Amino acid sequence: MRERTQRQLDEVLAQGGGGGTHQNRSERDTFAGMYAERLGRLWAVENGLCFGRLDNADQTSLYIGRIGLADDEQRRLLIDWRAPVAQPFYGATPAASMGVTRRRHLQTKGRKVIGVDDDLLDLDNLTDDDVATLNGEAALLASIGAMRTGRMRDIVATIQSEQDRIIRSDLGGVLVVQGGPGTGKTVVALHRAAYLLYTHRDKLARRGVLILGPNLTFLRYIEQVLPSLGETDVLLSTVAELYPGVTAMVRERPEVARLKGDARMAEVVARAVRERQRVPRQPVDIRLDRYTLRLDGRVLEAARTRAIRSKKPHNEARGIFVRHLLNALARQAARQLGKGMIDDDELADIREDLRTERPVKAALNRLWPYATPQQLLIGLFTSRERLDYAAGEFSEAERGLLLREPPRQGENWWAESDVPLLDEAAELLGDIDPAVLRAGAWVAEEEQAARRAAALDERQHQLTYAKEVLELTGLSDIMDAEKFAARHLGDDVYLTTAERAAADRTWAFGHVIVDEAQELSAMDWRMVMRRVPTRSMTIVGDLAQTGSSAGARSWGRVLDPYVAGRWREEHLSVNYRTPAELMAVASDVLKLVGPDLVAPTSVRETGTVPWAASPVEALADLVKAEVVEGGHLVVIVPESGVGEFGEIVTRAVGGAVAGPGSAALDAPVAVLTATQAKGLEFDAVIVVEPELILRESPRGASDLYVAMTRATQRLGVVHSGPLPDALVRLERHPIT
Ligand SMILES: Nc1ncnc2c1ncn2[C@@H]1O[C@H](COP(=O)(O)OP(=O)(O)OP(=O)(O)O)[C@@H](O)[C@H]1O
Repeated sequence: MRERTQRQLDEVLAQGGGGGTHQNRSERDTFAGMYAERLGRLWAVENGLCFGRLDNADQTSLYIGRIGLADDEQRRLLIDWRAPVAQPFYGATPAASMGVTRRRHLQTKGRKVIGVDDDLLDLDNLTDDDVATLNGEAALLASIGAMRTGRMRDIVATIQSEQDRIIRSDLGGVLVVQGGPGTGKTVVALHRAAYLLYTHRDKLARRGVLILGPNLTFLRYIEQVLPSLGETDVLLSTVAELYPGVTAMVRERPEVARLKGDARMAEVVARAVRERQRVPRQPVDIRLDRYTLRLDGRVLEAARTRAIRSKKPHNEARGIFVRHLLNALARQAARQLGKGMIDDDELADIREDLRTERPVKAALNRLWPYATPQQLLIGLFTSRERLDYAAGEFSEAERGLLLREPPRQGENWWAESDVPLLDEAAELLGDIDPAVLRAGAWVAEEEQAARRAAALDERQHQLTYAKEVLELTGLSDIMDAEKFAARHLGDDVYLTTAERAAADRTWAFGHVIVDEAQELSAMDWRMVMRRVPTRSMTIVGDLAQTGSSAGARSWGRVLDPYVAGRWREEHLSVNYRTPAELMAVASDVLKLVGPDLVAPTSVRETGTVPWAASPVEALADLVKAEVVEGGHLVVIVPESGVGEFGEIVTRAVGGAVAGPGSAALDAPVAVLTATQAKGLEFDAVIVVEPELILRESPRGASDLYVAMTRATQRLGVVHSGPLPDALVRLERHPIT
């Protein structure tokens, strides 16, 4: 297949450089891009291409792999893991064998089989031990016991049946996956994205799938998994990045973040918009060369009411407001010019003349100004009067928390909690056409509308054409018409679905997956829900790990406002990451989060016991000792200790990295806070001053629980301050 695709690519490329018509050229580029994409996909599956075999009761066998392959006679050689016939590989058990007598896991290195592991599912030939097992236990344990690379890997070869049920769950509706640390929520969510795109390609490829994660380090940690699953129609993003054109960088106090994430902020933003639509009661005089026109309170109020009743967003309702006032002004002008009865055409002429008069434009701009979301929020948060008007329901102290200094030249002013507010504002304000902004004149509104309609027509035309080409060439299974058309329209620039979606605030995704979903605030959820009008979503998280002060305490509270009673919940209960010895200590910490919470069951023991050491002066030596043991190490520190401990560690070990980012993932040692380490995992973890982590934030217990559950092999605690009661089980480290 690689050779064939390469040949096709070569042939297309050989058709020459800049010759031919524009249409020919862009078609050639489109095909070249498509073949290159397919070729890339074929090369990406090299490792572990085939990882399983199913022997069926009817004596047939199927090989399961990363992609499907057929020979020239269309005989199936390899079944894609996502195909329905591959499902028994993950779902069959001795009790429900699905017609399978044996499931074989193949471990390979390059093209060579280096290990085989069988599950016998034929009840008549089984021992008791066989019946109780995990799916491919040996392969699973080999996989989860392996050293970590700092990047997440795919698990197609060892997906467990409780995970498989979630991955293959129906596309429609909201699915919540609640599970403790290390239960595979993130990997399951990623495999679900790949599965859904494979199974519902027709519905999803055009709209794409959005995966939201907690922070950029986390996204880099998982980004390699998706290409290996063969998926390019997926946009990975954080909430902070979801509003195009804004990068939220400002760190703010938890109490401010909590307030801005509060559902009441929706009304505050709505009132801030209404504040811009207030009109004066006193008459407004407009002095022109020959006469003065007057807009009295009644006319202004009538124009405002009409604009608001239209239910259009602020910037779009402006047209109605303006038209009403211009009509009133035109009639007045006619009177002043001594014209008695005039017909509609004459009135229109006067109106158009007035529209271009500078004093008229200035007055209309003052009365109903265009506003961008940025202007609206800066205006709101920097003015006590505006806050009093818009956030009247808030207490004095709360309004005080929202008040800020205006941005200085070039300053990045936005915090993560502003992003959903910008989105909310954008929704209520609507678009200002960029051309209108550029021209600085509002006369062009009708013209703009005409231009938009023409662009839409052109798009439709291209789409029909694209469909025909794809059908004729038999390529409609690997490329969808919308994409093909986009390549055409964009001339030389080809944007993937994900890229187009990223640039468009109003993009509606086919499916949205939210990871670490417990961290999202009520305002975040409003923004996310706007991105998926069909409410086809997968929400994964662990309420016990909620670190954000605006985050979730119950899934019902989060979802009922949107899909009351119409969401389903699945649980994951087996921890594939943290060994039992470490989980025993972590579950004591979990009791601090909630006395009734139950930690997931670890799938393996390693025999290494977690330890405690003091004083913190020993940190450098302990880090060095851990580095000798090998693997990736992370030192998890309190927020207030980032500088101090970061320096100690980076000085002790060459190549150590303090702070988040992809460098932290690749370094042998990284220093992170619990928030930054959320969702990640490392071979070894050292937690510094746990008591401080506990006390530092209102959700300190959750943060410590997160810190204690990041290690796949070894865990230690270093402290000078008191050791929290929950950690008394720890053994003292021999060097202290
Ligand atoms: N079926 C499996 N086969 C092999 N490895 C698995 C399997 N399921 C999970 N794992 C591994 O277990 C580890 C934990 O998975 P993951 O990070 O998805 O858990 P999580 O539930 O998202 O954890 P957290 O809540 O702590 O972020 C990963 O290394 C993952 O590859």
